[in-house]
Amino acid sequence: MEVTENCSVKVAVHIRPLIADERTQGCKECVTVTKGKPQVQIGTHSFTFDHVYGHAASPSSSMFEECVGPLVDGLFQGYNATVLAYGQTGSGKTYTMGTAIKDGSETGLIPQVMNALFKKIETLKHQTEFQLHVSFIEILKEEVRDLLDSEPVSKPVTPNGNAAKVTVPGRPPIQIRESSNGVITVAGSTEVAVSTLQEMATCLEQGSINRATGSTNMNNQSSRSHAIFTITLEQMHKIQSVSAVNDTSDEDMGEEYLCAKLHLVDLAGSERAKRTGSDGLRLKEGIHINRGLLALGNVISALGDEKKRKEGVHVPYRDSKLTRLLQDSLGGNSKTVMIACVSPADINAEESLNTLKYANRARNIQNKPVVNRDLVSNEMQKMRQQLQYLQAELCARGGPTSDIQTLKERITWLEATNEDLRRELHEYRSLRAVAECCETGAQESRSCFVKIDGNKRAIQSMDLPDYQMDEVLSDDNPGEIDEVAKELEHALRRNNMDRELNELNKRLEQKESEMKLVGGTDTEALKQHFQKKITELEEEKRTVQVIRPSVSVVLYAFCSNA
Ligand SMILES: Nc1ncnc2c1ncn2[C@@H]1O[C@H](COP(=O)(O)OP(=O)(O)OP(=O)(O)O)[C@@H](O)[C@H]1O
Repeated sequence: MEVTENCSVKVAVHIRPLIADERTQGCKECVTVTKGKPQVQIGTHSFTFDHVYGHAASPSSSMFEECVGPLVDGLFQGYNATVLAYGQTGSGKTYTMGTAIKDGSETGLIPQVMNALFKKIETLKHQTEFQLHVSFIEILKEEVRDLLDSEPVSKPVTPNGNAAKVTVPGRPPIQIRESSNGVITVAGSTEVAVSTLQEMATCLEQGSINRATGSTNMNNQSSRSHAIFTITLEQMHKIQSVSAVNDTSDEDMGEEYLCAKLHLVDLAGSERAKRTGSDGLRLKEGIHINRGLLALGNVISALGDEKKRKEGVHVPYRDSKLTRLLQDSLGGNSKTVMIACVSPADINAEESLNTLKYANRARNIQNKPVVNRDLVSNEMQKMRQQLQYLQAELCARGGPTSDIQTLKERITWLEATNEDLRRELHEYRSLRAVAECCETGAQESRSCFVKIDGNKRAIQSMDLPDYQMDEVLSDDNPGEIDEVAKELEHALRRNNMDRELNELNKRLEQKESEMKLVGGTDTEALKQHFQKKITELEEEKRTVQVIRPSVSVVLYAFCSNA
């Protein structure tokens, strides 16, 4: 599985404008942005993030393209992703995410995600088969609820005006499960198969209507739950090998199955009972919301603090349903973008500072996103990579290998020619030795033969230092000179053969070391070695060709004299 290079959690800050209520209260702006830089100041504090939007920073409209678009592209490559909106109540999380979609509004991130997703599917549908599912859940008072449950449910309106969904009796509660390979799944929630943008938008709208909201002093439509809208993209596409020769795809290499999830999370905002004016049910909700956010803060703290991370400190994912569900998104198999929403009003300065501190820490979280293939596709991918590697290796070796082959053939031919010439030369030399000995034997035989053992004579020296031999002759019969010459010739031939045998042995050893060289991978060294060898052989051949005429002349002279 491929692991991406830079996988820290990206953090963007979204600063909303002062809202009517804040203006009425005469609030002043307390958040400033460094021009041209993703830097935010509040009081004496200054923070740098990956992106800053709204207020005097980049326009909010760039947020999708810069922060979320790449995650949508990543989905098609098989990477899980999470977009997480965080901040105090009324800071603009729902507005930013677009979870409260109405009348097809496209200002929020989720509607833009849906548009981008279907646009991309449209361009790829001819080569890839897609399947899309959505689920929409909320965590309300530490309970996971299904916002896409199609069962008819009554929506009781509480005395506080809270429209919350109730769990249908008999239906098993939704559970968070961790599979053997550490993947977090939600069991029992509705997974709606969608094939059009409209169907997906309907799911978002339906779920948003079902989500628990209520009015507080700080937000007249405050989300009372953490909501997670999940898009699951499954794709099956044909893999074709690419020809190394002309870069065209040719061979069908099977299918690849990828499955990736995009979690779009709109958290409930942190709140202070004193400021929200909550009591009763709303107060209880607020306590639960804060508890979940506190657990989230602790997870971010454990993962984002380098010292704690190095110490291998325990990450308290299990302290709340929210952190359990976001386990993969924070420190796990996901590309994650956190959007810290802040109000610029001085009345919210303390909460905004807390949000920025948390967001700043979240930037240190390292995730480990991987391409989510099924086992067979994974195995296929490994084999494809191996094949590509071998093809590249073959291409890279193509030039030198053919060179070496040509060189080897040339060497074999040169060796054979050389061998013939050598043999010819030896024959000439032997004949010349015989001729010389015959002449010397007839005229000054004593200088050539030395008495060794009474009646035996041995050749002590000849004009050919290469050939040492002991040959026996009878001294009593000088008329046997022809016989002696024949024996001498025979002896010389035998000696030649010994010498050639030695030569062959030497050559065999040389071949063995050449074989070792061929077995190695240093083709350049091999090429140099063979070229040197060719030069040597050609030199030897030249020498032999130079000697041959002079030997012929001697032999011819001898034959003529005889
Ligand atoms: N960028 C923005 N531009 C204009 N108005 C905004 C912006 N962001 C938020 N608002 C307005 O601010 C108010 C609060 O926003 P929103 O409901 O999105 O906050 P929230 O963080 O989701 O709150 P809660 O946590 O209570 O649900 C809304 O009236 C919304 O229209």
